[in-house]
Amino acid sequence: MSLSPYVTIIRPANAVVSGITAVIAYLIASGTNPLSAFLLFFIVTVICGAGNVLNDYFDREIDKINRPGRPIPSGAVTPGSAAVWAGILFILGILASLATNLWCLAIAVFNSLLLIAYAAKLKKMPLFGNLSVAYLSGSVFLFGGVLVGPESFTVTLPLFAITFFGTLAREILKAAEDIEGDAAGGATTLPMILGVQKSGYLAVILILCAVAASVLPYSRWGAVYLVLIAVIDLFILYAAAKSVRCKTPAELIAARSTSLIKYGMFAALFLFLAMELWHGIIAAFL
Ligand SMILES: CC(C)=CCC/C(C)=C/CC/C(C)=C/CC/C(C)=C/COC[C@H](O)COP(=O)(O)O
Ligand SMILES: CC(C)=CCC/C(C)=C/CC/C(C)=C/CC/C(C)=C/COP(=O)(O)OP(=O)(O)O
Ligand SMILES: [Mg+2]
Repeated sequence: MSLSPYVTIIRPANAVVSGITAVIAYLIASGTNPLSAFLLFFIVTVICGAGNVLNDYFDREIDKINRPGRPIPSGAVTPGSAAVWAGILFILGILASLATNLWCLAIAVFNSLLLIAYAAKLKKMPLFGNLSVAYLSGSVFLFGGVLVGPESFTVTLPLFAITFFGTLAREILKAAEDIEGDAAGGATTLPMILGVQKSGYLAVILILCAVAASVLPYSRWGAVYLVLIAVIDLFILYAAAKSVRCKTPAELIAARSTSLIKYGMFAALFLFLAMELWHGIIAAFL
């Protein structure tokens, strides 16, 4: 038995970035305990991984068309073992959350239930699926913040808003790319109702909301942040704007809007970390 498809099915890069994001949120909320930071990293990586595995389990028919190389459609992992693997990961994540606080435990349980509902039902409903993934991605900032305390977590609220709107825009574009396979799998997604081009316009509007929210951390990090985030905002806007010229899923895939937006999101995440470390260094010298 080869283990590697069981790692691939977790989408390790995506799960580890989620875990690192929780640690960034913890630092921004002024968390200082390395053990708590590691616990956050572990819980978010494992629960995100569980969501990814369960997603592939429920998408096994759709992915024969949309993502034939994934571990289940390629035959590397059986659907039954994927379901068991997802269950083990969810249980591990929730058990580890018992060592945090009640707020974190509540978010971990709620998010796990939402990930199950998303994979089983919400993904096939227009907008609800996209809203769920947008909330889940943003909630990583709330999760890291609330471990420090309910009063410190308000600092991470602007980051929740930026991530929510940015992810919602990208998820709508991803659904527009996947129209063919999703329709074959019986889903009704928002881009099937709106069409590819209108989905592109909606994504641009949502990115503008993310851009507006991205100004909020100026009060914490100052002018250097504002200049650097403006460059990233322009790049993400450019990436989203490329989608409004596309009329078919194939044209949208060729435009690479969703990949470019993802690079921009990672750059924003890196900037948040860099600004917080810089903020910490300045505070230590004053
Ligand atoms: C306008 C502006 C500055 C937007 C930036 C928005 C932002 C900071 C987004 C951060 C998104 C993020 C990395 C959230 C952490 C949780 C996470 C990794 C969620 C799931 O991964 C998303 C990933 O893009 C999925 O990729 P794919 O498998 O290709 O769909
Ligand atoms: C804060 C805590 C405890 C957990 C957060 C868990 C996280 C980070 C969730 C982020 C969103 C995420 C990665 C959800 C997993 C489900 C998933 C893979 C959604 C996207 O799947 P599809 O819509 O099928 O798209 P694909 O085409 O990529 O499969
Ligand atoms: Mg899927």
